[in-house]
Amino acid sequence: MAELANTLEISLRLARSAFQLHADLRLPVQGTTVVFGPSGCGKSTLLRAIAGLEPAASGGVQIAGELWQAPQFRLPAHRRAVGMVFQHSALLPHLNVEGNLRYGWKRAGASTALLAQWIERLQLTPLLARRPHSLSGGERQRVALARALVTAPKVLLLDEPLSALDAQRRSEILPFLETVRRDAGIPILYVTHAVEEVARLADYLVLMEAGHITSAGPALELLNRNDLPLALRDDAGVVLDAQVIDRDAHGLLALHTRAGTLYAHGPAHPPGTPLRIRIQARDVSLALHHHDDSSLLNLLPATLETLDALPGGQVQVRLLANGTPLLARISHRSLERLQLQPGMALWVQIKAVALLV
Ligand SMILES: Nc1ncnc2c1ncn2[C@@H]1O[C@H](COP(=O)(O)OP(=O)(O)OP(=O)(O)O)[C@@H](O)[C@H]1O
Repeated sequence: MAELANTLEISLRLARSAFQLHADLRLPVQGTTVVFGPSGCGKSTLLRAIAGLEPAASGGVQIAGELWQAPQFRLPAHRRAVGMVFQHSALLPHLNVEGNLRYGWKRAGASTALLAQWIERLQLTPLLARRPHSLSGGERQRVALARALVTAPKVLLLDEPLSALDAQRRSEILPFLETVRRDAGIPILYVTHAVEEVARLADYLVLMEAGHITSAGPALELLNRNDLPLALRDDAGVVLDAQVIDRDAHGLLALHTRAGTLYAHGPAHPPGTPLRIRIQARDVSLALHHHDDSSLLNLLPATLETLDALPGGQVQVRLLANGTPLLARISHRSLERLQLQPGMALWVQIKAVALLV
């Protein structure tokens, strides 16, 4: 029983004319699970079925030890303590922001402290008197997040909450999602198409295709696997845990990673701060020898593991740097020129290291 209190147990089936959902999942209650997959694979349907919004979905749903659905039992949607945020969140137009937040909060009978906490954490005080039509897309999504969280949900379901926003607005709201991830204390299921959001927010990752779960596991493990569709995308890369060593006068951070010391530009963080970094395969090039005359700061010794041909004359190279996987994308021509073979010792040159958290 103790184990069930720490997991989400989901086993759902749903048949539509040209689509079948077949999802068996055991997810950790801690942290954010990102659900990722091509359009139409059933991500929204899965979230809706967990919320009880798909009457035809059969099976079982158990959230942290609380039974919401079983073969002979079905808790109606309005009795499931779910917070939901969609791509376009419909706020009540005749109420101001405060009215919108109080509406759901009051019905849920949650504490005043919870309402105040989320207003503060999502920095909504300056918006409380505003009507939804006067808010920007990003502000509206922040209000929608708070509205969901002040109902004291047992699980937060986020269905592409950033996809209607432009890049600038997305980067403004991502830190708030990190606050939610850190402070909400409830499991979050997050549907997105954006690898950037996966790399930045996911603790656990579920990959779906045609209604089925194809892989599920810790995000860093799955993001770094070479045999999953993620590795074939243009923005393929690896995500590494890093720790700040120090920062020089020019804003260059030295980072300790299992692959070796890496450098990236970023804001000041005290030494020891844990960060996540992402290295895209297209930012990684390979050399047979160590060159001191290069402007590149990030040079690591590595061993070539595998070579995979990609469409368009490119090759994806999987390497291990001190036992840590890295990906490089090079041209077929470079492969031939350097006569690359599995097992070779190489130098990995990294053009850009992106800080994610
Ligand atoms: N109300 C509905 N009635 C009938 N079929 C539907 C309905 N909603 C979705 N579908 C179909 O069910 C399948 C799964 O849809 P779903 O919206 O869950 O996919 P998705 O992975 O969330 O897609 P996207 O990334 O485009 O939002 C698709 O084939 C879709 O066309």
